[in-house]
Amino acid sequence: MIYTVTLNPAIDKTIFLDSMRKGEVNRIKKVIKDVGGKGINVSKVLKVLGKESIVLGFLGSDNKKYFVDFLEDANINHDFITVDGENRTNLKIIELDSDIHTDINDIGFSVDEESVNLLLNRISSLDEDDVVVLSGSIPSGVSDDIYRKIIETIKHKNAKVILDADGKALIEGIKAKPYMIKPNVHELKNIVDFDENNMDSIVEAGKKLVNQGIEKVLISMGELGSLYITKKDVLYANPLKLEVKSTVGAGDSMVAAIAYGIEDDLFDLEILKLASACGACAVMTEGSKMLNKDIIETIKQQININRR
Ligand SMILES: Nc1ncnc2c1ncn2[C@@H]1O[C@H](COP(=O)(O)OP(=O)(O)O)[C@@H](O)[C@H]1O
Ligand SMILES: O=P(O)(O)OC[C@H]1O[C@](O)(COP(=O)(O)O)[C@@H](O)[C@@H]1O
Repeated sequence: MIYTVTLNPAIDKTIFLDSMRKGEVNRIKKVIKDVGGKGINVSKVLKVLGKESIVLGFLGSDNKKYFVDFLEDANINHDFITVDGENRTNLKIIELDSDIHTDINDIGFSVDEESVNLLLNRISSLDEDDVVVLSGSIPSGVSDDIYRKIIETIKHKNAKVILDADGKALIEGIKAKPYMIKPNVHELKNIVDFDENNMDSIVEAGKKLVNQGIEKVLISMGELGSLYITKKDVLYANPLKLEVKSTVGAGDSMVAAIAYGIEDDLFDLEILKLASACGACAVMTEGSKMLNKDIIETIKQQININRR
């Protein structure tokens, strides 16, 4: 089974305006709202790909129904620990005149120690060979090394953990050597030093992490495509020229494809192709709405992978 863990779910509120004028009243032209948060997005894409998963994590009690109704309508399994407070709303601002996209992510609720222990217990009961996706920010009250603790708890069970985090959560998390990580270039900067304008330097950064014991590193580089680095191979997925509707959820969609590929024992090249197609499909989709499987299949045929 694939488990996704979302410690800090979010409603993604995408607002469209002509341009953002600081210090003035701005009028919104259009708003869309989606159920989001990194792990939840991964489970949404897995559903589209035809794979079952179970969403774990914390869910704030105040607006819990909005999330539960969405997940149940979409037939996505969930088993959250309910905590006091409200699930956050993250603002995604799209300025139509300049096509600038800005994300403002809220802090979210605070979690008590008892709830953290309940979650750790829930995760420690996972079965051998499960695939576990740990992704997104850590709410207040939860220590920065939570991902490290979770990985240490389940690693001996042969569970394969994919970690997609930023800042201290990533720095701490990689100490437990997850099976795979999916940093973007900005996130990678937190853990290795490299020249982001030089592809060879980015490859070397990925290799350094593989040499430290992380088996696979997928580095997403936005409009520049992505690099998949393992002990045996360095693969580069060329980007496609796309109409960018929203980059929200592009990384999560790649992570979903990776989890799918790991569970189905796909070759790395196939995983990277599917991940790139899912990332591209997310970019062509408004907000973090459900993707379309036929579009993913069509895009997959256009993805070009080179060995480096
Ligand atoms: N502007 C873009 N044009 C084409 N493809 C894109 C663009 N932005 C993202 N992608 C695709 O989505 C993938 C993930 O995007 P990225 O922004 O790197 O991830 P994250 O959401 O984690 O920051 C990229 O590797 C690429 O395949
Ligand atoms: O937990 P964080 O790091 O604040 O990120 C949460 C945000 O990330 C998203 O999951 C999108 O992530 P990606 O664009 O990296 O795929 C949004 O749905 C959500 O608002």
